[in-house]
Amino acid sequence: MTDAVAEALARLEAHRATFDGVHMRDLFKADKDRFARFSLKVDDLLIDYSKHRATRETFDLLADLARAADVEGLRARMFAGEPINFTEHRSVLHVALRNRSNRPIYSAGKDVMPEVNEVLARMRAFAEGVRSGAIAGATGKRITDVVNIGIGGSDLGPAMVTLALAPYRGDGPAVHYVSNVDGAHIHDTLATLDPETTLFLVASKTFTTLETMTNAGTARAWVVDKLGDAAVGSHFAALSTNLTKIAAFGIPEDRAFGFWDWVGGRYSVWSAIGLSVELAVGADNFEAFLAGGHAMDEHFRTAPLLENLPVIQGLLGVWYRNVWGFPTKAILPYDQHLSRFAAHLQQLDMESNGKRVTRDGTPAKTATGPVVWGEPGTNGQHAFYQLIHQGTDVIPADFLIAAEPHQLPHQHGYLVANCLAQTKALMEGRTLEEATAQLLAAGMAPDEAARLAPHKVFPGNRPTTTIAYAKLDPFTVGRLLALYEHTVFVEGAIWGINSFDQWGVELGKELALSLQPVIDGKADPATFDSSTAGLVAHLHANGSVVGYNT
Ligand SMILES: O=P(O)(O)OC[C@H]1O[C@H](O)[C@H](O)[C@@H](O)[C@@H]1O
Repeated sequence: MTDAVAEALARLEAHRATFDGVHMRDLFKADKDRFARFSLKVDDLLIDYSKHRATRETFDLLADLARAADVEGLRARMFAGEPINFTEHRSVLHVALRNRSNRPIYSAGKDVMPEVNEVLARMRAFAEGVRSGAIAGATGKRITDVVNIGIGGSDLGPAMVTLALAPYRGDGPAVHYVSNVDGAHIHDTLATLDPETTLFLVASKTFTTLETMTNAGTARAWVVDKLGDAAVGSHFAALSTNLTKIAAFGIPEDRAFGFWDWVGGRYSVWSAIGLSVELAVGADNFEAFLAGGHAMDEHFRTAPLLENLPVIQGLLGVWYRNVWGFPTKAILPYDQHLSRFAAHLQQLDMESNGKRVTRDGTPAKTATGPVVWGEPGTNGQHAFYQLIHQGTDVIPADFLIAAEPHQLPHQHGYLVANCLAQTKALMEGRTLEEATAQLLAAGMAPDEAARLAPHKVFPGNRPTTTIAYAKLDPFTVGRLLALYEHTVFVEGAIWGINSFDQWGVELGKELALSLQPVIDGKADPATFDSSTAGLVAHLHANGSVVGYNT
């Protein structure tokens, strides 16, 4: 951490003391224009960040922190294609994938846009061909189902976006997602499908990931068993940076859709990895999704710090994580089509900012990425909101809501009312006096009211951001996703970490490889710790398959 960042953080620490005894209720009472002052609108996208423990001075100090950390400098370096993912010597250019302006973007001195556009054009032709029936299965039947086989970024992003855009499917194929190496996942998916009408997308940046290659092998055997070897070419396509391995799998070149090492897995839905989305909703909708991402990129690239949606969001993230010490952050979309949004953001945020050393390799002196979690409202209200309202931890939360639904508009008012009621309640809370007065007004005896009232107290003062948009259309899904990507970028820049590698994931892969011979009964479990050895023995004794993997 540079001295300038440490000083800016120290000023924020000191500033926090000015909130002692100050409740958000007081902030609202003191300033009737608080909403106008602390909300930002870009077209129909509104971010209300008035329900925070923050004043104008807070934001000024946070902007100083952003300047001290040179967030704008790192942002410029990202857009310029510099290798800011320096542990892997890579540019970070998911913004190029959605660069609908086509302004040249360079990586290692080469404009990447011609290649990006070439793959996009091939994706369009393929997706539209499958959707129209012009590209059919080996027996000439129309493709009715697409199975995307991938994991991590090759699954979560496209699965989230396909669900978000479900109302845009039209007569496109049904798209399924298989990720887990647990055979149950592909087994249960295949059980509902007919090989003659099924297209598999093998989605893997590296084309080496154990889960994906295992499931792809199972799918291949299923197709070959029913339709013969020659059918593989008509029932598979591959999405990867590793074109050599695609060829070795037997997938023809015209069904290989490439991307580049400057696309991180968790940012890859904008690349060929998004082909399942494009098959589901058509090329125009997929490109509108890209355009939404691009619109947010342009906003992020050009808006001043305190008028910049991802910057505001990122600064609030740092404020709560570092200065208040809140360990988690909830994502609560009041939008059923965003059911998988939190799951995707979990990878985006936790894989990007779950880092313990800074860019110079020394241990981080501040906390870094929070735990990110969430479920759609109103479901969560009947599950975990109890803890958000009355638990001992404060959990800053983002609420997302559309003005206009796609379906059954008569139910939408309830959704909106619940969303707004929750953020209001979290902000205001309920005092002991209010709780007591309510109970007395309901006719309760004073001693009983006094006994019960403490349980009905809500501290309030719990921070929320509300993100409201006109409708969850492809453009908006693109804007929302890019908003969060850049928020994570801003936080990582302030923490001085590399948000673009993921060495932590490697450990699990290495350990699983070293354990495989033991699980397969080919090596002695005694060389492992007693817990691992004991568990292996128990599973073997209870029917775990020995010697299956040869
Ligand atoms: O796309 P693949 O190469 O198969 O990788 C799939 C996933 O693998 C690992 O878990 C990485 O940490 C993820 O970032 C990546 O998305």
